Amino acid sequence: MAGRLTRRWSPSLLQVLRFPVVQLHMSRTAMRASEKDFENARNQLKLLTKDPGNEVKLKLYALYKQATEGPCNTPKPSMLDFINKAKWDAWNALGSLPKETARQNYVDLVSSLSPSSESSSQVKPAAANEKQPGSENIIVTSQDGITKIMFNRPTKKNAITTSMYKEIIHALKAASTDNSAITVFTGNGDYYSSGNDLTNFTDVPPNSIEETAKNASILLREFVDAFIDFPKPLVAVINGPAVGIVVTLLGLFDVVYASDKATFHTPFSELGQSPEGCASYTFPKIMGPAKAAEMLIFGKKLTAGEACARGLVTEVFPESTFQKEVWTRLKAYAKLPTNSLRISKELIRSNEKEKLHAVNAEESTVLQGRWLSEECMNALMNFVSRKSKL
Ligand SMILES: CCCCCC/C=C/C(=O)SCCNC(=O)CCNC(=O)[C@H](O)C(C)(C)COP(=O)(O)OP(=O)(O)OC[C@H]1O[C@@H](n2cnc3c(N)ncnc32)[C@H](O)[C@@H]1OP(=O)(O)O
Repeated sequence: MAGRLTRRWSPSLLQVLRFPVVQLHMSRTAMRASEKDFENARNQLKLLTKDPGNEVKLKLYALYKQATEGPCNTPKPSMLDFINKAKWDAWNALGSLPKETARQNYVDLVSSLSPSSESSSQVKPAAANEKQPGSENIIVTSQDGITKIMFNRPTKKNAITTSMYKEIIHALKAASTDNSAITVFTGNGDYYSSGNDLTNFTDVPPNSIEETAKNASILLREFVDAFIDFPKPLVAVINGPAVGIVVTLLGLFDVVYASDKATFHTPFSELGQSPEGCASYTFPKIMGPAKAAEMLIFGKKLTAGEACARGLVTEVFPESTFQKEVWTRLKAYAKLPTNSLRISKELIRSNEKEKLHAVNAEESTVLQGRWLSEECMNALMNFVSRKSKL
């Protein structure tokens, strides 16, 4: 189901983005709190023997620039200057990501590339930290009692590909048995996630459409089941706009913190689709049927404040202090007795589990039918031919 539209790097780009990324110049002023980690990460990068690929190198470049210089501040290169354009795009995609977060993300990304760095983790390295082929679109780190699962495809607004669904299922299974107390989802760049990668369905030969829809429905069900069954407190740190399945899943999270620049959008009707992630059950419970219908049927986009007023979000923070406040709080929560956290979650959620699994099964079956509908196919084609955007 991988999209035919996926951009492939040309050989000249491969040559120019030579590894390691040593030609970058560091601004001393940016090195404050994470100076040592950042410096270590730069050194680790030089020691890597395996080329991590251009996509990762672009991410490293962008994070480095953001960490040292802040948001992209140079003129957009021309379309023909495609190497500098790719670098500029990667940097620009980070939007207003704070320097401090960029430094941390840089350190996390380098850490995910280097097996030896996992020993710096303060908890038992989870199986999810073992590098999976192609797993750089999901970065899993464990530190301070927190397993962090980060959508890491900022140039595509963190849209979720088929392989990312599988990696997340794997990461959740590993996190359920690692030594961390809580598990946190967040996004890299300006978006939390734009939801399902719409090109997952656009490269399917006509005679495989039904089989593809069936496989996607099975994968969706398994994916959502992994959230329903997750035994530890599950926290969403919503750093920016959230669309589709990453919004519906929030009903299965225990705590949701949002930046005030986040938005929450479930445009299922517009896409010829229908709700998933158990939202057809959790949303009416959380916000009442009338408010849930406005989101799930009519696709009303909510601000973070509105989502908080409706009970979907726990608390909203100003963007300027969001990362600092949220991570400080989560680090404190992660020091609470682990078994107690788990048992309290079990008490809150266990009565619902059977119902949630049934809802998930039903929603996945209904969606399988929707994906085969003309309404849905037209919507997907409109997106890939850029006739439609939210
Ligand atoms: C196993 C299967 C399970 C399926 C479960 C069912 C799930 C359903 C859903 O999640 S429904 C929600 C689907 N998402 C969308 O409809 C969002 C589509 N994207 C957009 O409308 C816009 O891209 C945007 C509003 C999110 C952002 O707009 P803008 O700021 O103008 O950025 P760009 O559009 O230029 O985006 C940059 C870059 O990212 C690509 N991209 C963004 N979102 C997606 C996506 N969901 N799927 C695929 N690609 C996406 C976009 O095409 C651009 O790529 P390019 O630079 O052109 O190569």
